[in-house]
Amino acid sequence: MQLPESQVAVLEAASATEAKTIEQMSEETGLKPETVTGAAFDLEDAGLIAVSTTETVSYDVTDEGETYAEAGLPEVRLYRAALSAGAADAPVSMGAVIGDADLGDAVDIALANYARKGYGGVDSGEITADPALDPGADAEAVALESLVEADGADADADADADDDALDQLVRRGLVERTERTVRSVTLTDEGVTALMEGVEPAETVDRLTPEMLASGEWRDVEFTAYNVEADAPETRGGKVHILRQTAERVKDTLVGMGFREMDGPHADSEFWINDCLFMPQDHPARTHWDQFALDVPPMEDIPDDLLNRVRSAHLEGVGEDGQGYHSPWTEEVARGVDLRGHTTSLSMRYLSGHEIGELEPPERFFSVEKVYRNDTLDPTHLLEFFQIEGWVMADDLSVRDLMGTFEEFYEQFGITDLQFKPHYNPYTEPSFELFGTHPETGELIEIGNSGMFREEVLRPLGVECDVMAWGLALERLLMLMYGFDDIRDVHGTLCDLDLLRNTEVLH
Ligand SMILES: N[C@@H](Cc1ccccc1)C(=O)O
Repeated sequence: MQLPESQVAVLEAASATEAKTIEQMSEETGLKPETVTGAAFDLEDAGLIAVSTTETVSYDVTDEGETYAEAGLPEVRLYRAALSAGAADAPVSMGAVIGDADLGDAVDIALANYARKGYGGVDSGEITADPALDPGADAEAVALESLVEADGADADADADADDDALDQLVRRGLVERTERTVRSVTLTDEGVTALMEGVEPAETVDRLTPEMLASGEWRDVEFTAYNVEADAPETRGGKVHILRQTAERVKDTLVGMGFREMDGPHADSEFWINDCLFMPQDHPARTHWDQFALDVPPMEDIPDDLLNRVRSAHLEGVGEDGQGYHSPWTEEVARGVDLRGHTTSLSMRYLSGHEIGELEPPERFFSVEKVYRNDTLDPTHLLEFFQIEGWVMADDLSVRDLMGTFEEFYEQFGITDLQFKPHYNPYTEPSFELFGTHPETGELIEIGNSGMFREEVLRPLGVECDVMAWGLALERLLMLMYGFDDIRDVHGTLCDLDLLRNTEVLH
């Protein structure tokens, strides 16, 4: 029987009694693994060998993991230090314990895992320790140690470790998990017979060379057939992140609806973020997002006349029978700088004429930009997210215009079941929250907040007509479009790369 050279080599190296991996075969034949794989599939098609597949998982300790394997996990060190400081009996001061544990820059890591594992608690600078735990039996430390010991020696040792502990180690970046598909080949009875009857290399040519073309030899040779089903090494190019792609699509959509883009500082004064929005300086709403305050000099660049009009709106209200808040308002607070908790700061800048001069109705503006809030992390909240801000300035706008705009916008993304719920914002009246249905769970998800700006906001800015406005969450839009149920899968450092790689982008 005549076969291409690589197939002859693979057939001869294969055994009827012992399954050999592609890697082994590659070593024995001196052929590249992908050549062996290709030949093996052809031989399998011809019934001469059998190919079997097994999935293997292996774990490798990262550099950070090695460091902790040697010095101990930060939280375990903290626990030992807390125990010896007497924290099992009564709360003791954090400062000393952290010093004793010699945590270097791993303090945050130590604290987060300390609480997670129930070693104890930390409250107003004091630490407690649960005396019932054994620092020597920390499941993650044990798993890490056994991986370090097994390193290179015996891959099966991985299988002994506690699965949850391994998952945690992977999450923490202390261990890397690699899944591989291993193929092995065995000779079939037909293969054995063929070998006994004798196989020899067919004189086929697997590539066309310039020389063959020049000499005309290509006319006479027989080419090896391509196996288009053979596995090829997987290559993954970089691509634009799905969140970014969706942001671009949102921008295109809004531009298509006649909007222009706004742009402005991430760190902005309370004035633009809150005061212009008629948020009283002593109102809880002011801190309801727990904005990140920055320790930087006060913002100078605020127009005096605008500052005075906003102050007076707060103190006296606007119009004939206007009512102010009758609560303190100081320039010092107004000039303080925060990371913006919403991009409505940009809307204020543009509506006031501060950015591109005074505007005449009708006007439409938007931004798709990052905002920052000191929220508690959970499946729908992060410390930062992208807000789709927008507003329309025109005479005689109604709530119907607002809803119609949302319907038109979300329809472009396949979302047609919007629901509106009356809401309260200090700066809009009426106000509405928007909801959509999660495609997988059927749950109603809040996707945005909106309303018609109040007179107390518009008059000081010098706007005489109506303005309807909104802030929508880009990540929530993504959740509805793609069915993601955890925002951390698509945003931030914990994002699930496989999920991102395998998500087909919708257009
Ligand atoms: N600033 C609001 C959104 C909003 C913008 C403009 C008008 C009304 C609401 C938020 O972040 O939730």
